[in-house]
Amino acid sequence: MPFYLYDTMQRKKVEFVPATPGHVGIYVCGPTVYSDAHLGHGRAAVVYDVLRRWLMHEGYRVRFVSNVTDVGHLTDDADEGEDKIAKRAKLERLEPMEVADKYFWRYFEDTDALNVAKPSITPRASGHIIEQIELTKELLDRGYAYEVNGSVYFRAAKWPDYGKLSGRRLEDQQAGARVEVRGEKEDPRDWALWKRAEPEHIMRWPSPWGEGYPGWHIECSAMSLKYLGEGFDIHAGGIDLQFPHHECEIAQAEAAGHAFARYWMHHNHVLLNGEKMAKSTGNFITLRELLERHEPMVVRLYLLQSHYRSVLDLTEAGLEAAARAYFRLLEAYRSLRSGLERAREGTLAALEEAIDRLEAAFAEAMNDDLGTPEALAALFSFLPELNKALAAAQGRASLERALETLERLGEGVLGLFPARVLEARLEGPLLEGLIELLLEQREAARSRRDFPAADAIRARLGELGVVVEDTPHGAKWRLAPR
Ligand SMILES: Nc1ncnc2c1ncn2[C@@H]1O[C@H](COP(=O)(O)OP(=O)(O)OP(=O)(O)O)[C@@H](O)[C@H]1O
Ligand SMILES: [Zn+2]
Repeated sequence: MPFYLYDTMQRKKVEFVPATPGHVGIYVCGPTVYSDAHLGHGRAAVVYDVLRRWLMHEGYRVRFVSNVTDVGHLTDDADEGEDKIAKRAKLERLEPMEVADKYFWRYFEDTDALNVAKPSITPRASGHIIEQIELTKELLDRGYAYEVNGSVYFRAAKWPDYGKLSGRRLEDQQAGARVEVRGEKEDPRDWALWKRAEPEHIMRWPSPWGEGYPGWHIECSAMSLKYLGEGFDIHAGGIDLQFPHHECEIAQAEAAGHAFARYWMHHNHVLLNGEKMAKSTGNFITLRELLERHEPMVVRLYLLQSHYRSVLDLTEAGLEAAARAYFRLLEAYRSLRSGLERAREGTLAALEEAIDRLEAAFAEAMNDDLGTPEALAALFSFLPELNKALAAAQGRASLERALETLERLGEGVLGLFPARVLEARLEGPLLEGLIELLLEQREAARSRRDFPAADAIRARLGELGVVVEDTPHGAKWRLAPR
């Protein structure tokens, strides 16, 4: 079944056809690691994780590249201001690279909690200075860039296609362009490919133009081309990155003679109190704060219940509804796993039909520009038929097929049932509590002199690997060596 996605460049849904049959290359603009990730970053991570999983489900081999910006992202997008990471480093009294590493690992802890698979490659801007210098040189050679006082700028007016992704024309941008502080650009719309490092600037590298550091946009052109090659398949990121970041990425790659991304995907914003959730404005809630109050899979389900191209206004009521929905799903999955054994052999026609309907509706939804809300709706509509079969304890073969389908779609594609979710609930405190409860029951049996019952409990626990010992202070238990 063909996969359709909304391509920002063509401004419509189009059939996705990979450059190389059977393979897909995806590049996603990742976080600038100077503070903890918020729910907006969580949405980006989960949405493209599901894109990747769906394409894998459809039989593609996917190379998923998502960068981490650890240098060059200035507080002011117009090439002025401090480096976001260096600014934070002063605040936390750390080396800039300590800040970057700290929030790099914390980002992956948070996305791990959301069951987001690690990228195939996670390039860091500071690890690709040479590639960024090379691309800058190519642009200088072709006359698309110029050097002033140790900084190199892209000559925006020379690239006629600038604005083709976002639909903004250069003339419109001129009105909005800021007055240059340093005033060394030929045109205020030009942007930095390389910046001269002032004496106090810590993150600096040697270059043909003196000591400096790369501009923010150039890292993504250089790293996506390096790992995915010319004319790679999908480039993705938040809608805020369309302009100027992605326009600049395209101009830098294409002006240097490299075919760039063939499809552009942009997810819409998570809002808080009606405004974009953003670190720089302080209007955000971190994933860490959110995950203290809500289970990670509830947050994941909540994110997938809205389509990635619509805004998502965070509400507590929405999260609570997602929690109720999630536990309905999880409970169906759990009872299916444990109820299979009890079911009589054979198939159930009604359940088989319900599975066929689920498969068809799920695929149709996902192939229509990653319709996760509809795909989830298909899963939920499947539950009544499943629960009926479980209650009747019939049709084991059909129930096995139901389990395989639920695991493949619910966990494999949507990532909602990682093994640890059930383990966390069924192990640890619950199991220890149950052992204690059994020892109390054994004590009660002994005190009414029902020794066969007491011995039976001890023997059953022994079979399960729990050794019961009677001591002067009562019964104790320990784990038997396996
Ligand atoms: N509120 C949001 N909703 C959805 N995606 C977001 C949101 N904020 C950021 N993103 C996306 O997360 C990725 C990383 O962005 P970045 O690290 O620049 O975060 P940011 O919070 O926008 O930073 P800042 O607030 O300083 O602008 C980008 O793809 C960006 O589009
Ligand atoms: Zn980028």
